[in-house]
Amino acid sequence: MAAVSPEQQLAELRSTIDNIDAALVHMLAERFKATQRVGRLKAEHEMPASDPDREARQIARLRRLAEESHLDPEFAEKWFNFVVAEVIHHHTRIAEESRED
Ligand SMILES: O=C(O)C(=O)C[C@]1(C(=O)O)C=C[C@@H](O)C=C1
Repeated sequence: MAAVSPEQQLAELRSTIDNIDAALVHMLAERFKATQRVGRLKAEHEMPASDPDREARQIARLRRLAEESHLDPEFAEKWFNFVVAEVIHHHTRIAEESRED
């Protein structure tokens, strides 16, 4: 049986990466749909855009999960902070728009 060529191995690995990247985009889209609803709820009830206690709890949880999954916990925390910064930006914009109405 002929050995699988490096090009074929690379193509197969890239096909797996393609599926994972697609799943990540879909999951992020769902997460942002949920956080947009949180943003509207917070704006309606004049709640602060950010919740540092919630973030700290979630970071501790995600770091634990990352360690269990052999993912660098620093990377997990950086990823979370990157996403949350964007969410807070959205929340702030929603609150500003609701005050203008
Ligand atoms: O849970 C909230 O209160 C949110 O607004 C969502 C979220 C998040 O994206 O996880 C974003 C901002 C807060 O500081 C905490 C968490």
